[in-house]
Amino acid sequence: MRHGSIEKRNPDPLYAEQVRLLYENAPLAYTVTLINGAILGYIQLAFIPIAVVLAWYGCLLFVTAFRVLVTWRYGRVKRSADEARFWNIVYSIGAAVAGIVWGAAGWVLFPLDSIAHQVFVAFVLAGMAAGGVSVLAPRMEACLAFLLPALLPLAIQYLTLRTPLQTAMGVMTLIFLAAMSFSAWNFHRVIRTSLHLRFDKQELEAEVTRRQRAEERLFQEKDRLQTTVSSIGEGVALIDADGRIEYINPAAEQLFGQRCEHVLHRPPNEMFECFDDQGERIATALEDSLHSATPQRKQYVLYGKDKAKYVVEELATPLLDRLGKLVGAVSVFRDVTEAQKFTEQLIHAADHDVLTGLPNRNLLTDRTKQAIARAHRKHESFALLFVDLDQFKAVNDTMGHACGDALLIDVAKRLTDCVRAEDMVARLGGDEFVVLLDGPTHRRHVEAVANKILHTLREPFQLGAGSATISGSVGCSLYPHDGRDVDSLLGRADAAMYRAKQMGRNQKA
Ligand SMILES: Nc1nc2c(ncn2[C@@H]2O[C@H](COP(=O)(O)OP(=O)(O)OP(=O)(O)O)[C@@H](O)[C@H]2O)c(=O)[nH]1
Repeated sequence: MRHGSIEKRNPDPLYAEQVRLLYENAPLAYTVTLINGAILGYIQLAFIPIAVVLAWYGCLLFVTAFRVLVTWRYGRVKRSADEARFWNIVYSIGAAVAGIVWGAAGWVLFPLDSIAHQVFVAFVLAGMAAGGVSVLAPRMEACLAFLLPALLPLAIQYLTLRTPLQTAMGVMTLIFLAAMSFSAWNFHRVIRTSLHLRFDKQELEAEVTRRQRAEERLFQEKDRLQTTVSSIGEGVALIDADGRIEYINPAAEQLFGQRCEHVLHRPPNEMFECFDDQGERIATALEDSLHSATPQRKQYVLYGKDKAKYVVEELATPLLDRLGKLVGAVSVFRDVTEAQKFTEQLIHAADHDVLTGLPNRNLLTDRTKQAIARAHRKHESFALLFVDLDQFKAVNDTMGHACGDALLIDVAKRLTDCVRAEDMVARLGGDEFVVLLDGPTHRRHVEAVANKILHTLREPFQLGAGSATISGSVGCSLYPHDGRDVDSLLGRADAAMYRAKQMGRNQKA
């Protein structure tokens, strides 16, 4: 039963509470003691000398005063449970001495020549014993310390008188003493049980309060977490140990174009179709993280409900419980479409001309190197055509820089239209362009392309309200005939272009 376990677990509070009850009942007991003692003494004056009565009552007063002092002190000091034993011993000593004084009444206030007064003494002592049981029952030692010395002398007194009535009275006093002791024990057990119940209740209430507070804290934390997760810009998704979605936050709803309630308990790959750079369908990092029980980071493409293409970066972490068991995984998704575009733009800008969008010298150099390597490997050729506009400055000067820009953009388009997809048109700067004719190339073919270029450049350019007509000079170089590296090939093409200019422009060399 719980009571025993509580006493074993935490005995001192129970003991201290029993002692506290003793002291709590004490003022009433002292008052009754003094009143009953006074009445007894007064009644017995008829047969007992006043000096004896006063001496007895004086003893009673003295003992009671001592007990009042102890009780007062007990009420004043700050008691710890450890000190309960001391206060119990002091109280029990007081009860024992009081019992002795009351027991003495069974001898010194017991008139041999008045049966009625003898019975009165017995009546008062029985009353005091019964009252003592109710007051002292919280501690049995205090109870017996009072009962035994209070009643035994009276019983002995009766038994020594040897008349049938007095012998019967003596025997009955002993029986009364035994009955009182038994009642005291029962009463003591009732008090202990009720104290146990009270402690149980307090402990349960404290436990309930503790749990309520813990629950409250958990709710608050959950609310805070929920609010945080709901309000952050990154998408958050949670899957359980079976790989089924438990939660996605509003940002993830927006990213995937799915409402949380529609994706609940479904595997992520059913909901979000992720593709790698090659357009192959791949698993989310969330699923990989659950399967590998390790954090995973991935970047992939997915298509929203609006069919728009998103580039998503996902960081997934497996979730373990307190025992280290895998219970799911959580992912944070970031829409990096814009960042990706920006990066691509940066990369593009590093290799391309801002005005025309054509590859710049960097990219031309790279592609030419690749062409050299391939042609070298396959014993093939390729060509570079250096194109410079003739008198382009005049367009700027007469029509304005903006028209010059527009013309350059148009030139870029026309040059691109002159060549195959595998060829490359690059702008080196100003009005200088280079065409890389990739793949096996014969001089005949180069000349044909050069003529095509000269022809297309001579077509009038529509620039805003007006138009302009210009021409170009083209210099060609062939790998490996004119050089085996980028610089020599470009240098030869440039020199050839310069020769064409010197020959009167609008021609190839
Ligand atoms: N509109 C415009 N003009 C440019 C740009 N870059 C260079 N230019 C101009 O292009 C002209 C290039 O002139 P040049 O190639 O030196 O000479 P040209 O007038 O073409 O004469 P030749 O080459 O000798 O036939 C210069 O006036 C530059 O200021 C540009 O991005 N936009």
